[in-house]
Amino acid sequence: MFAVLVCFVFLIIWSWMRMRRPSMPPLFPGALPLIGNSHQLIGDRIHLWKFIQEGGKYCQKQDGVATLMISNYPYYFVTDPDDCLVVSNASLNKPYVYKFAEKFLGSGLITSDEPIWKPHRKLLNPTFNQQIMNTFLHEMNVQARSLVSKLSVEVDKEPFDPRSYFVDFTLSTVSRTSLGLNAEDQTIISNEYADMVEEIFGIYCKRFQKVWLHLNSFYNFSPMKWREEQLIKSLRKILDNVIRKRRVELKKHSEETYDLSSGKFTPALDHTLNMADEQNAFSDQEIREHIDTLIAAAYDTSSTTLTYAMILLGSNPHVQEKVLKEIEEVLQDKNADITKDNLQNLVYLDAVVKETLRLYSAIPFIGRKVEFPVKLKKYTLEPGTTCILLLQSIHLDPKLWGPDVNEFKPERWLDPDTLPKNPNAYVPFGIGRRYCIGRLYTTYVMKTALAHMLRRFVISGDITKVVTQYDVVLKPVIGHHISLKLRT
Ligand code: HEM
Repeated sequence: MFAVLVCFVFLIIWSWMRMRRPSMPPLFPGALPLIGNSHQLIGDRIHLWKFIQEGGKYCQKQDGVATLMISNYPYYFVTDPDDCLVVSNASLNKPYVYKFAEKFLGSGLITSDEPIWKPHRKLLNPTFNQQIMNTFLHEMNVQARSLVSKLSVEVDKEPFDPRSYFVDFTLSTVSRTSLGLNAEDQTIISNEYADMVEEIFGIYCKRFQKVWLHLNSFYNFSPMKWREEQLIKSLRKILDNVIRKRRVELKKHSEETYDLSSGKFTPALDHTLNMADEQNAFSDQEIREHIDTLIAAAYDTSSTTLTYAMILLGSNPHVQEKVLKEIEEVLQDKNADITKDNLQNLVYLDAVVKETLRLYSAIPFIGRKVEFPVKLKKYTLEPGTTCILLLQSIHLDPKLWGPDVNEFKPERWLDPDTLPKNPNAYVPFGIGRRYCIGRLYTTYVMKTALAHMLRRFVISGDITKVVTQYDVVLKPVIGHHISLKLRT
């Protein structure tokens, strides 16, 4: 008994000293021997987000780097933008927590390691270039018109939560442009698919918060694992059918040609299938994992950002009127489709989207696996650890953005003198070489949808009532967020 007690005391002292090594960045307050800060993660997803935000503020006070201990394992939190760039390019691989999603997303771009990621990213990059986006624009207009028509039932009603409308809109747009589903089939990737993806990400968040479940030996016997497998099975069934059907169709018809005026385009899935056939570039499983990744990464982030943008516009009538004035000047014809030139000329609308993403970054932080010593301005990160780059905290740093950092001010984007000089101060699409492949796609989708909605509706909302929670994507808690009136 005495020997056990001595061992325990020794373990506590060892753990206490390990957490306070002088070479380590400052430790988050509240860390306890053996468990570190793990206990502070427990709670709902609103709590988790508040905790991470507090972590970001603490980190900023400590010259941009701090340590959070999960048990005896260090997580470095980084908010210094230059240090974030160094880490993200020095450590291209993702930490073990991303591997929670490995069974679902596998070799998709988000979860894969460098040997697979590098050649696959190179192959997929052209699928998201400007020329391809221009061919999608006709379809984006079609889907945005359908969104406006669906939203019309909410006119003059009580405030409502618009997110499900935006989920439906982004899924339809992605189904058409990425999968090539026709109008009858586009509901295959429906809200049911989205609900399953949301549930599965919920499982990954819960697993992150309950640190004993980080170990496969505990997780594999939990009901969460059983549910994850059920969901993956159902999701696979949906996408395998889509891919099989598209393969057959592709064999029947030769590839569509790009044609801006008629709205003809080649969906991302066709590009991938063609590369698989012609260059043997992807296996069937890899194709599914890439498409699953693209859908999951696209719809949740874009629909959530649209939700925030609408609430922010509803809370700032002067901004809303200014955007509308710009839309009317640029488009002139009230019913015209939005063209690629229009998108370029809608600079204030662009500023609204940028400012929304600054204040509400859909992906508020990203992770990297530290595999060898990474030298930052003040510290060297130890290999065998995880680094969290707090993108949202960079956007809310008054040292970079000034005293009005928390205000929604699209005007700041119109004058370069009112923006931070550091190019890494604005990174909603990630930082370094693994930045978001869908950046241009989502900008096209969101600007097109907002322009259509603003032409038709007057929006009211109150951003001060919005509570946010971390669900891999930073989401507003379900509630009644905006109301609509028809524009006369
Ligand atoms: C508002 C919308 C979006 C935001 C805020 C966003 C944000 C991000 C961020 C921060 C990353 C970096 C992740 C990391 O380094 O761990 C990322 C990566 C990625 N995003 Fe997005 N994204 C958005 C929309 C989209 C869309 C529409 C697509 C697909 C069409 C997409 C596909 C991807 C993919 C595949 C990656 C992994 C890239 C790689 O590692 O090579 N995203 N995104």
